[in-house]
Amino acid sequence: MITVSGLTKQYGGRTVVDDVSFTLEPGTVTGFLGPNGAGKTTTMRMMTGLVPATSGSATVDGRRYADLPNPGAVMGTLLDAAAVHPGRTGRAHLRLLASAIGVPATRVEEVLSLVGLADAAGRRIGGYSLGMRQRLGIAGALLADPPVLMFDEPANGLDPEGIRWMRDLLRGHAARGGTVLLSSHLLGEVEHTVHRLLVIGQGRIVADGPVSTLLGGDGVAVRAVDPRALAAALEAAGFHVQHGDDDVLTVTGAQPADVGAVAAAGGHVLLDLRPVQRGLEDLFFQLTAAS
Ligand SMILES: Nc1ncnc2c1ncn2[C@@H]1O[C@H](COP(=O)(O)OP(=O)(O)OP(=O)(O)O)[C@@H](O)[C@H]1O
Repeated sequence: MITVSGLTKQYGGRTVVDDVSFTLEPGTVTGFLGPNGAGKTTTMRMMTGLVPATSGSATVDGRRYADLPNPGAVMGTLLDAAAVHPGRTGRAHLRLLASAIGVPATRVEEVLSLVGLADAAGRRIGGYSLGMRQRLGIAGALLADPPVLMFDEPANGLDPEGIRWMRDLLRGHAARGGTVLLSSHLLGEVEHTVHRLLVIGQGRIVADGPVSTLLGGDGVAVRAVDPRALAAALEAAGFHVQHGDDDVLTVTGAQPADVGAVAAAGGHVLLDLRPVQRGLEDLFFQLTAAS
């Protein structure tokens, strides 16, 4: 388990990460969300000891990352996909990494296939696209098949197919009992990948919870063949009904089953019935504006 406790970073008297605490559980993909400059990268760098914390701590199974005998075998990280030698081939880069963490060269070929770079493995990294560099970085993180994956903005440069591939990879890792933390400032990219959201704004955690809870709205949206008659029946049953565009009725404080029951009792024909979902963007701006 990853435990982050009171992590704080100051640069020249300015606090850019402010008392950040959370735990990461096995079997879960956690999305670390926040706008540019919110402190995601700095937090992740402190977790691996790349940046010293001003105060607070981060541990992996009770030990600091830097104190682990073979950190790469415990936590695979993607923190700076650009930090590779452009003159090396993808395969040479991964072989160097593999030997540093005690992984056999045969595993290099496995991860190259896994990330879809088998055909490009003999080419120099300098000629790779941004998305290919991301895939190479992900390959490096996967080399030792570590239980924990921590990826900073992994979707950068990936096309829609690449984003779907990464989603399957990370969900699959968690389904096998792995722990995943990925950061993003693009909410749509992670909405369907993560189980849990950790939202950061101006260095502080502003929300932490299951996606369904944080995005769950208040009420039900319903469309009916005769919206006026249904609205009257719902109001008679004590519900507050708002009339929206396209004859959509929003019933605050209700569950779909409540509205279904009123509709059935009155013989109203429904065209659509669903819980109101708060957009991730709405949630995000509301939370970070308040921080
Ligand atoms: N070495 C540094 N010296 C001074 N300030 C820094 C340094 N590194 C980061 N910062 C500042 O810390 C703040 C948080 O930066 P950080 O890169 O952690 O944000 P982020 O959430 O990862 O943003 P992005 O989505 O743009 O990657 C920013 O205001 C940044 O300017």
